[in-house]
Parts: sequence; C-alpha cells; structure tokens
Amino acid sequence: MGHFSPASGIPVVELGEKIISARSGSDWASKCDEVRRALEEYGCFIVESDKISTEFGDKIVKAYQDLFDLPVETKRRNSYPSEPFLGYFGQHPKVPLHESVGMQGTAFEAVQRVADLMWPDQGNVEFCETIYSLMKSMEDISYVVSRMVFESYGVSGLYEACHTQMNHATRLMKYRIPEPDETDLGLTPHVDTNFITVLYQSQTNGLEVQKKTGEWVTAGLSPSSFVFMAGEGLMAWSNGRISASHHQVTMGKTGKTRYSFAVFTSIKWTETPEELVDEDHPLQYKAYDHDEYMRYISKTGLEKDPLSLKAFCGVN
Ligand SMILES: O=C(O)CCC(=O)C(=O)O
Ligand SMILES: [Fe+2]
Repeated sequence: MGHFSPASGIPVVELGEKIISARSGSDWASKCDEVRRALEEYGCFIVESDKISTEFGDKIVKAYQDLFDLPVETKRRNSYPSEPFLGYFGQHPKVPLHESVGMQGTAFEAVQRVADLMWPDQGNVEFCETIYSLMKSMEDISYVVSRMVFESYGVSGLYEACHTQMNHATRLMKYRIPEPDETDLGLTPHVDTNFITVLYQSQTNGLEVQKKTGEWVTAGLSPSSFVFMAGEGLMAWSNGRISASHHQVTMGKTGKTRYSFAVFTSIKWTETPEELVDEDHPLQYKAYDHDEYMRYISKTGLEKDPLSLKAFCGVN
C-alpha cells in the first residue's frame, strides 16, 4: 500500500487529475489494487486530490456560513416530504451540535433549488457555483474509485451497467462548538446504508473511523483531501470482502465550528457479481433494492442496528 496518514494510520491514496484521466496502464492498475486493498483492510481511505485550492476552500466556508447563518425556519423550507433522509435536519437532542441540509442528485438544479428556497429574492450565485463545483469533484471521485474497485476485482465489464443505476444524495453539514457542559459527540457511530460515500471536511477535523482492531482514529485531513468510505452496499456487492466503514463525528476541544459535505452514492439494485462467489466465499447477501432497504430501516432512525442489512437480505 502507498503511504498512511501519520495521525490515524489510515491509507492515503493520491488521485490527481493525471491518474483519474488515465484509466489504463500499469500505474492505473496498481492504483486500482491500492484502492481495493485499502478498502478491504480499513473500509475507507483518504483521497489526496488536487481539486481544492486555498482560495476554493475559503469560498466553501463562505457558502456554508451564508447558509447556516440563516434562521432555522428558513432552513426548514428545504424539505422532501416523501424522503425522510433528505431535507433539513437539526436540533435533535441526541446530536445537538449537528445541523444539515440534504439535497437530491448532483445536478446544478439541486443546488439552485436550495438557493431559491433560502434566498428567494436575490438568490446566491456564489453559493450555487461553489457547492456545485465541490459536488462535481466528489462525484468524479465516487465514479473513478468505483470503477477502480470493479477493475481490481476483475469485473470491469460490469461497471457500465452499474454506473447507469447509480444515484446520489448530498448533504451540507455544520457542527457547532459544544458548550462546556455539553457532549462533544457530533454524530453517533454508524455505517452508511448506501454503496459508497465521499466526504469533505473544511478546516476542522472531527471525523473518526473505527479500525478492525476496534480502535477509533481521527481521519486527519489536509485541506485538499477527501475521505472515501465503503457503505453497506459495497459490503454486500463485494460479498463481505469489504466491510462498511463504522464512523462518527467528535468535536473535541478544537473550539472551531466544523463544516462537512457528503456525496452518498447508491446503486438501485445491489447484486453480488457471481465472480465474487465461490466455495471459499459463499454468497452473504441476496440481491436487494436499495429503496426497499431504506424503507425497511426508516423506522429505526438514528438507532439503526449495524447488522440491519444482514437481517434484511443476509443469507442464513
Ligand atoms: O460530517 C461528517 O464528517 C460525517 C457525516 C456522516 O457520517 C454522514 O452524514 O453519514
Ligand atoms: Fe456517515
């Protein structure tokens, strides 16, 4: 494997424009293997990219401040009545520091919709352009890394069909500084239910991932890096070779507000390729419809059981 983050021991994979656009050759092939090994061992890795300049990082913070400084009633206008996991989320007694605005899809219109709801009179062009650009960079990473995982398992021929079934939800998140007598837990430990997640955090660390040893480590990120995490979908698809990353957010004593952005990619129909099933690796999860799974767990909310995918479609 390449190198590891000194603070956390999590693998760091460099995915600059050059390798992203290569898509063949020995450098590409060894990168694909590096990515697969990182996921099999850790369920996640840090992506070192060349997408976020200091200037762009400052614009992201400004966009978040514009949004989250609005009154709660205004932010609540962002609602998707039929989609319990989208819309505005905040003031939850279990995670009082967390507040977030969800969006559906990665089209410019998704961001524009939020801006129209938040600033109905004057709009906010800078907000739209900044968040859209961040979203697209992260969507690119989710596509390229998925392709790498397929290639590394020798099933690249299945990628295109899977790609057409991918869809994305995104979330802008803010974690306020805890009061002295308050919990510093920003988000309770969980695994993501979707296929894969790409996360960006601006300036303030706080994301913690659990290693196989059980140890929680802070995914210390540089301003130009992202975290790529396996969700339950990739765990089922890979026939359990990759485990979904168990993660949480802790604010600690940094004394700074934290902003993060997530692109959650899901595959509508998740099915383990037959190439990944053999005598040594018997099928672990039956093929399932992601929307049905979401309906199944929607009743459990923040308390979702980490083994719920097993209960939903596990074999045995
Ligand atoms: O804010 C973060 O870094 C993590 C967010 C997260 O894990 C989630 O929304 O599922
Ligand atoms: Fe998560």
